[in-house]
Amino acid sequence: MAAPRSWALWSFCGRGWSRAVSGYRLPGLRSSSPRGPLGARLLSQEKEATETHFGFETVSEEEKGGKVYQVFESVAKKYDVMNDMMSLGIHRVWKDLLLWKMRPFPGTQLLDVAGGTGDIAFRFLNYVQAQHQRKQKRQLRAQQNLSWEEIARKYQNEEDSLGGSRVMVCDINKEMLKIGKQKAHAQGYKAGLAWILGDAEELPFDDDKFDVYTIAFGIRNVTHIDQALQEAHRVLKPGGRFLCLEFSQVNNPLLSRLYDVYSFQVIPVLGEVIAGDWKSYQYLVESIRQFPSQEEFKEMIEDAGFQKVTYENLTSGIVAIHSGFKL
Ligand SMILES: COc1cc(O)cc(C/C=C(\C)CC/C=C(\C)CC/C=C(\C)CC/C=C(\C)CC/C=C(\C)CC/C=C(\C)CC/C=C(\C)CC/C=C(\C)CC/C=C(\C)CCC=C(C)C)c1O
Ligand SMILES: C[S@@+](CC[C@H](N)C(=O)[O-])C[C@H]1O[C@@H](n2cnc3c(N)ncnc32)[C@H](O)[C@@H]1O
Repeated sequence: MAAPRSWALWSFCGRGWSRAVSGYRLPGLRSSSPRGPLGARLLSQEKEATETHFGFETVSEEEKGGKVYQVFESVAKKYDVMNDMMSLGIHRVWKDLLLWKMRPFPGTQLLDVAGGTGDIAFRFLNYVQAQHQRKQKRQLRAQQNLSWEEIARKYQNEEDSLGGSRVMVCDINKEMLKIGKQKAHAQGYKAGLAWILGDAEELPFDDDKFDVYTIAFGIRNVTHIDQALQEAHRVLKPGGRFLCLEFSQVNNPLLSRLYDVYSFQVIPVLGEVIAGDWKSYQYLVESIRQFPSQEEFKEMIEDAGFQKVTYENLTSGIVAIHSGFKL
């Protein structure tokens, strides 16, 4: 069950100002018109709460979405090559680990929000296909009397090769989706894959639809993170799982210093040299610093109604995977 509105407001107040500027909507304040000293204070909080950050810049909540859109519109064509260059391929390992944590089975219905160019979706399809093939092989071994034609038919049916699993990639940015679709076409992904333009804060799906919701390197860019988490909770089936892969706080002081130098001195330079885009990569490193810590984000996931919330640090906390269940 998602937290009731008044409770959401209460938990917001308890978190203090650093959170107030980080893009929280105040539903309880918006609809009322408070009067008196308390009302004046609430109104001033409401005014301030409409400000948020875009990297280290303070912008209005209305502006942020457009600025984030421009960033990903600008980087879309070079997105994949930049990730390999910046991380020397380490982002691939993090994404593989997300899949291993998910352990999908044939039949799993996945929603990958902020799915961009399809990295999580393609890994999911590979994983369930391999799982299903192993299962089929076991079944075929048990049914020794099948003809070769029957065996070939079982392997050739593309839809069947996923055992009914499907992944829906949802992203707000047309350009990122366009690159994703081109990659899917070039690499032969077709069955069990759909692309939809949509906002994490207002998902275009009915309640209780998916077994798993993933968001990889996406939630940091969303204006109202609490709203996106509530939407994740809404579209998951009871028993469904939320998994988020995101940059987090480095827990090793020496690595943290190196990482800071690398982030601020190297990444924007790589952005300029490879993608001709310093600003988008400056936004990337600044937005990483603005994102809540592992523990703070865990609390936010719990506030959205998820249970059994845990996280795992990868590469000393450069990134973390948060997990929660809708029970
Ligand atoms: C606009 O928004 C976005 C755009 C995007 O393209 C992507 C995203 C979302 C992000 C991803 C999907 C993941 C992308 C990955 C990263 C942002 C990088 C994450 C960083 C790492 C895995 C490495 C972390 C680095 C350290 C822990 C510090 C260690 C660094 C060094 C030893 C090198 C430091 C060297 C200097 C400061 C001297 C200057 C060096 C040069 C000019 C040469 C440039 C060097 C390299 C390219 C090599 C960098 C080395 C590594 C990656 C090795 C890392 C080693 C370890 C993990 C210990 C998005 O939102
Ligand atoms: C860094 S990319 C991550 C792409 C992919 N998940 C990956 O791991 O490579 C961030 C993505 O979040 C998307 N995004 C930003 N704000 C969004 C929102 N409100 N709703 C849905 N997608 C959003 C961007 O368009 C972009 O494709």
